[in-house]
This record gives sequence, C-alpha cells and structure tokens, in this order.
Amino acid sequence: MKKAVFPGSFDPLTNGHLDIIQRASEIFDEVVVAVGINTNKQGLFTPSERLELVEEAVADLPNVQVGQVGGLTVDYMNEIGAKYLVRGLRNAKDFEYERDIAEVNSVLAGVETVLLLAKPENQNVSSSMVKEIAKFGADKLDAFVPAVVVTALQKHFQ
Ligand SMILES: O=C(O)c1ccc2[nH]nc(Br)c2c1
Repeated sequence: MKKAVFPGSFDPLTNGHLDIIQRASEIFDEVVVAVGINTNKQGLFTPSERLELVEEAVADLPNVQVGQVGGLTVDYMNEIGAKYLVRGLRNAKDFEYERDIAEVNSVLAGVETVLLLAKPENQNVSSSMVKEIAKFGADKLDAFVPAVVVTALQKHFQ
C-alpha cells in the first residue's frame, strides 16, 4: 500500500495545494495532508482552523486524510508508515528549494520525494499572496482558494 504525505502550513490552503492533493490522491493509495504546527510562527489561522479548512476542502476525496505535525516531517512519516513525500513545484525557485530538502530526506530517512508541477493557473498563487489580497478586500478570491477558504478569509477580515 503506497502512502504519501503532503506537508505544509496551509495558512491558508490554496487552489494550488488542493490541485496537488487531488492529483496525488490518484497516484497513491492514501494521501495524508500534514498540517504543520510551528509554535514560533503566528499564522493568520490557528492550527485547528487550518486543519478544519483542509478537512472540508478534501472531504470528497475518500483516500485523503488530514493530520497535524509538530516536529520533523520524516519522523511523522515514519510514525504513520508513509514512504513518499509529495511536494508541489510552481517555478525554478521551488525546485531549487525542494531538491535540497529531498536530498537530505533521502539520505537521512530513505524518504522518496515526488514533485508535482503546479498547473499554470496556480503558478503565481501562494498563501502569503492570498492573505495580502484578502486583507484589502479583494472580491476574486475564488480564483485562488477553495470556497471554504474564501468564507474563512472574508470572515477574518470583515
Ligand atoms: O502557497 C504557498 O506558499 C506554496 C509554496 C510552495 C508551493 N509549491 N507548490 C505549491 Br502549489 C506551493 C504553494
């Protein structure tokens, strides 16, 4: 059984993230979206809010679960028996970053990283960009985030 982890802070989940999750769910038997809990970094949404938003967004994907990770992703993967780490790539900068991490994870923990290319329409989408435009009341948020996240952003900045 091929189980993969898709880690991230998802503060908030974007259409780019969701597309990677959907495609990974067709490749692997099970996908666990691992929401990072970084106590040193105050996000826009709390860890439980971020978890709930992901859970709602992936509710229609039967082989996708959602979990929370406080420590190293590779330790979490070992705990849950996942051998594959999925990451999305939007551009060359993402590739440079992900390649270095993938090499460390492979050497340290024998983890295989699978990189999925973001679709053109998501190549300029990031959680930080979305938070910025939501703060200024953008009304086209649905181009960048799932409906459940649009509602959460509008509530947060109303
Ligand atoms: O939203 C982000 O910050 C972010 C970062 C890095 C990323 N790689 N692939 C995707 Br989709 C992606 C999204």
